[in-house]
Amino acid sequence: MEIIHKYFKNLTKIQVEQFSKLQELYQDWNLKINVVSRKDIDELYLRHVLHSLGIAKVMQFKPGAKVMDVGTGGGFPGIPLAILFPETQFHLVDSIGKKIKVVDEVVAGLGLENVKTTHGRVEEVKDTYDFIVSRAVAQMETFVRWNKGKIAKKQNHDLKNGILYLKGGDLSEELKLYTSATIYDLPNYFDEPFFETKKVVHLGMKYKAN
Ligand SMILES: C[S@@+](CC[C@H](N)C(=O)[O-])C[C@H]1O[C@@H](n2cnc3c(N)ncnc32)[C@H](O)[C@@H]1O
Repeated sequence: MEIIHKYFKNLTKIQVEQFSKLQELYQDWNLKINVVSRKDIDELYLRHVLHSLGIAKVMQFKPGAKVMDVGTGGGFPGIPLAILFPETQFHLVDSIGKKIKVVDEVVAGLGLENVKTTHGRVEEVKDTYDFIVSRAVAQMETFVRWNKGKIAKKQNHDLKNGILYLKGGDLSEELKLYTSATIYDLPNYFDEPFFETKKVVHLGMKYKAN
């Protein structure tokens, strides 16, 4: 938990309580339904919580903004972001029901009121969002295809509405079609070796009616 304080200094009492509770909630739920690997549970705050919050170093979501987390798994990056931005609406989607069950239990355990969840494939989601966040779900080309028609028309943030994707390694091949993508290196914000090759990719997407 100290690692969250190290990089996010102005947390409210409620946010501190919610972040602190994550360890216990994930430890308990992970015994029943495995959503986080054993090694990662011991380093939950570094590998999952702080990594998810890397998106917050690039983008401060505004109150009232709508954000979808595609392939949220056990709730990453959506749950840490929903704690940090309590006035932003988060929609967490995953095609595996037992993962959404864990997410629902964690959301209830934290008392988060700005999160809704859907058990289903993102291709079936009909709504529109200011931003779509994700980690470890699909190659960019597939991901862009899945999310066409899901970007809101009105721009309310400095960055263009679109995708904020946590990725790692060499992205030159994967992003070669996307010359407008911007890569933000997480070591510019976090000094732990875990972040050495990790990045947030922002890809603005055109509004397109479904
Ligand atoms: C490797 S896990 C990553 C989970 C989480 N984002 C994380 O980083 O911890 C990929 C997740 O994407 C989900 N997924 C894959 N394709 C999907 C789709 N088309 N719609 C919704 N969820 C999908 C899977 O069910 C799985 O839970």
